[in-house]
Amino acid sequence: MPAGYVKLATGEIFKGEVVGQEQPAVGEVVFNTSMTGYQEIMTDPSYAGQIVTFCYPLIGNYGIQLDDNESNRPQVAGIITSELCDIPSHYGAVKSIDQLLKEQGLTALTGVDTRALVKTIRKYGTVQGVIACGSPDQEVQVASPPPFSSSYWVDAVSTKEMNTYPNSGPHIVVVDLGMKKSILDCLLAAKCQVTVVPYSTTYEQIKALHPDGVVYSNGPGDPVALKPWLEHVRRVTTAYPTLGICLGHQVIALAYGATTAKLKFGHRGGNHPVKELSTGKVMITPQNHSYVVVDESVDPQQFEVAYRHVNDGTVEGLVHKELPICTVQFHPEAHPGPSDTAYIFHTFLQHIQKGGRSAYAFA
Ligand SMILES: NC(=O)CC[C@H](N)C(=O)O
Repeated sequence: MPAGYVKLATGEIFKGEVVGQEQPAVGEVVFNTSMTGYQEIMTDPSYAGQIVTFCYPLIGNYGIQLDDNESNRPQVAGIITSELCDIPSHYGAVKSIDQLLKEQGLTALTGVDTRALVKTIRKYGTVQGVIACGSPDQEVQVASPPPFSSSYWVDAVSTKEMNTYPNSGPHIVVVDLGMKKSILDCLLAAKCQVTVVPYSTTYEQIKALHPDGVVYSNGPGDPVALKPWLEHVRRVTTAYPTLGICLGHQVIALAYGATTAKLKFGHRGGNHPVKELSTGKVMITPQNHSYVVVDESVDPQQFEVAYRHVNDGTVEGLVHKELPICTVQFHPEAHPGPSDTAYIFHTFLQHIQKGGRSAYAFA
């Protein structure tokens, strides 16, 4: 394996060996603390434009599985590991992570002191970085990716056409901002008929589909990138019972006048504790986000903060006081991570089936 390194925009260099393709990779360097689920993480479109550092020291030991993709290809800009297993041992493994990297033209850096790298990110905050082969003294020329505040990222991962999934239950339109396949799986498992639409679908186009409810999905980048569509988000959520997940939650908050801010190093992992304020219950949730809805910007006349992160108190979900809108910053669809909050889907659907208008049915 050729020697390589990752160089952060703040100047720190961490050495390792390059695996996969040997072209430089550029992206925002983030870290994920999950102990399993590397395949789901790599294929989650929310990670577009990001280089993921895995905190768990051994990655790849159960290989790549047939059914664990969250989209049709890896979406990360690159990965960084302490150790990368190239001979997986699992009955369901169809290939090694090494093969996947090569097939998909992805760059990874392994043999890295990931503890030191993660401590650096925690200290200075998330920054851009470059993975490259050779010595860090040689200059590498790589084009800077578009900023996360541009709609480039959602545009790159959202479906280009409408897709329908017939079923016997209520009709749910999912606005695909970078949808994880598990969101679709959860809705289909609950017997919903699902129509997945591009992020740029207008209110009128959604209305023409006669949905019983609407889901705004997870996705990459900064939610402000979707500013041109907020008017449609506002009209859709005023008209239909709505569930917003992660980027979907942030975009709905923006559509109602709240603001978002970037966390120093985000929440990415499989064990983030979240308190449901109506019951005092704490659930362990999978998370993967940089941005949060700013507490003080939430209009208390319209929304109630329904969930909070136990570690840092940040907003983890909103319930509208009159309209049937519920939003969550965490991932009820799990994959990877615990499914403690899978009930969010059931509550949403029960609410639709009851035909209720009051948001308090969600709480
Ligand atoms: N998983 C997501 O939907 C992430 C939302 C957004 N891109 C963020 O980083 O905060």
